[in-house]
Amino acid sequence: MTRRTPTTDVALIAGFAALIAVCAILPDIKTGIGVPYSLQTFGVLLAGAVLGPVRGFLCVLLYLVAGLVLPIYSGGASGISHYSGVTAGYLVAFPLAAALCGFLVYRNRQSATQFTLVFTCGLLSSFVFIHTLGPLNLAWRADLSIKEAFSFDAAYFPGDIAKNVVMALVATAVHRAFPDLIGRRRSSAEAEEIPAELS
Ligand SMILES: O=C(O)CCCC[C@@H]1SC[C@@H]2NC(=O)N[C@@H]21
Repeated sequence: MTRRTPTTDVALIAGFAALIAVCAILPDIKTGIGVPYSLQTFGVLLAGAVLGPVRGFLCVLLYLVAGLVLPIYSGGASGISHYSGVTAGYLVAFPLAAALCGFLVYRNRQSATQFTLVFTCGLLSSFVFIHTLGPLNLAWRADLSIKEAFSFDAAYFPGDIAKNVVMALVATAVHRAFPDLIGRRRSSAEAEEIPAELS
């Protein structure tokens, strides 16, 4: 049995914020308009799905705040000036998407080991926040029409869906291995596999 303490919460929040930073600074693919293909959405939605709405939101907020001084935005960028750029809408959307994803997964905690549930929660959160605020800001900053910005943003759908598949695979594996993280009761099959006192 793993007991939840403020220390474990802080460690998880910091650990996942670091994971998002790694996803951001791994070589990204530049595009003409300045919004790169990046792995950040994987880390952001994973933080929400694994940590839940509050810790997920705080984790992504910590990442964004750390990026004001550390080069951990996409492509190794940093600083407040990044928020007047073409990717600012995506950054602002990240903590909201993590919170929504976490809210939906934690609300259905007994099914948190099911791929379809976590995948759907991730995709929904991504489309509600990331693929709305992202292109809206893009239209503003790159002087595009709303229609142009949304069609430009659609180029990221295949990659983001693929990252969401991996996110759901990882999150369900984590919830299977650590049911206490989300406060999930073990199914009878799981309980037979691993006696609770050994887990
Ligand atoms: O400047 C940043 O650090 C944010 C980059 C945001 C990139 C967005 S996230 C959604 C979409 N999918 C991608 O792979 N890239 C864009």
